[in-house]
Amino acid sequence: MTDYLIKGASVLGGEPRDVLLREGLIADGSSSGAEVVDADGLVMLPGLVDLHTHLREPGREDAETVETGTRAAAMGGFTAVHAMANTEPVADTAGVVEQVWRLGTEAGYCDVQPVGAVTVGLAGERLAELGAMADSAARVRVFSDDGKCVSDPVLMRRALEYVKAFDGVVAQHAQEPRLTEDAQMNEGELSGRLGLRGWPAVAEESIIARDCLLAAHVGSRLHVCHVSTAGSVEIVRWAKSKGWPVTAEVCPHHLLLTDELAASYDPIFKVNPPLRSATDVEALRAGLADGTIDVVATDHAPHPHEDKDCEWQAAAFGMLGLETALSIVQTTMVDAGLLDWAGVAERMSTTPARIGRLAGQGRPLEVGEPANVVLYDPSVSRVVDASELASLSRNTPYAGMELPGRVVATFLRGRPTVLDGKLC
Ligand SMILES: NC(=O)N[C@@H](CC(=O)O)C(=O)O
Ligand SMILES: [Zn+2]
Ligand SMILES: [Zn+2]
Repeated sequence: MTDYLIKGASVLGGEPRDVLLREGLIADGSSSGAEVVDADGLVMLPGLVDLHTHLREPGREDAETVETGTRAAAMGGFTAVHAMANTEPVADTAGVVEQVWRLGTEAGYCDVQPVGAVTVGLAGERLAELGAMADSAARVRVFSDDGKCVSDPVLMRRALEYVKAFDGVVAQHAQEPRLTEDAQMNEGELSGRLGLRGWPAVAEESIIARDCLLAAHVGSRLHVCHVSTAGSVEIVRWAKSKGWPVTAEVCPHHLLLTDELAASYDPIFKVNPPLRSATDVEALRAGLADGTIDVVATDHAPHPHEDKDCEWQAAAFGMLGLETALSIVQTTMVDAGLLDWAGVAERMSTTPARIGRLAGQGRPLEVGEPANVVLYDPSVSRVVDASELASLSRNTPYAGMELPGRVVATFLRGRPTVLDGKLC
């Protein structure tokens, strides 16, 4: 195994220093024989960990596979992703989660940690085999019906009670179904004008409030997926002030884009939860900065062109995220003076690894720790070209946009998955 001497990296944005990667670990001592990587001007962060990725395999290999999705992850600086359970078949048994986990290991671009479904077939009727998935080789700790809400409060309560036994967490897609029937975009003055059915903030906020109360009642961990409204931030802030076991994520697109983009009727901007108002964007940034929102998660949601290149109403919800996440966080948070690089490392690596109970990921950049690192150049910029993405799908909302920053290298346990900005 090749050793790497990373020269002059700004570790977490600090003073430049050399970092030796040897035998899969961050090491000290002699660097003789090591390959030198010039990291002048580059920021070193712990390998990013995504709590919310759709890899689409099994079942929708026309949109993404474990291999293509993890290539995209590596290009984005990720060394671990949580693969959502809304596959076909649904990841609701030990057999399916073990299959996804094995595919991830075989591909070798990053750790793939399967998420288990909360209910059988995501149907919201009875609990899936949570214990069997937890005990499987995939060691599932995060459970989610993402794409659908666990809207039945009795089932949600029982899921929270069940996962407590193995320190699991229920990750909720907070969407009250009756309030969002046929919803197409954020509910507001614009949805009325465009003639698209609205998705009101209260449909998200009412479920989050209910689930925070349930998590407190049961004493079990709740994670709130893709928080998108100012009111949701307020509710999570309130739950945390009570000391309740609640964490939350925000997606890069909700930190940058607003519902105004729906006026184009271009379904590239159609996503669940929808793009919201500028006021919501501001509250999400402030919530991420002050720690109310714990993590950035991509909700990378690949779709083939036939599901996106159609009229708005018929198009699928979702957008790509892995290969642009760090750039969006740089432009919305770091360049805006809201977060430093140590704060980015916490929100995109340390904390998501802790919430997912992933061992060996999100560790401090210290001697003896696994060499999961990303080298990032914040000083360059690029125009996003969808055709150049490693993902199998092309549904990025940033095509043609100039974004700051570029992932120069990603190391997974000391082995480069990306070097010189190219996949290894
Ligand atoms: N976010 C989306 O718009 N779509 C996701 C489902 C989800 O995250 O709810 C998908 O699976 O395509
Ligand atoms: Zn969701
Ligand atoms: Zn999702």
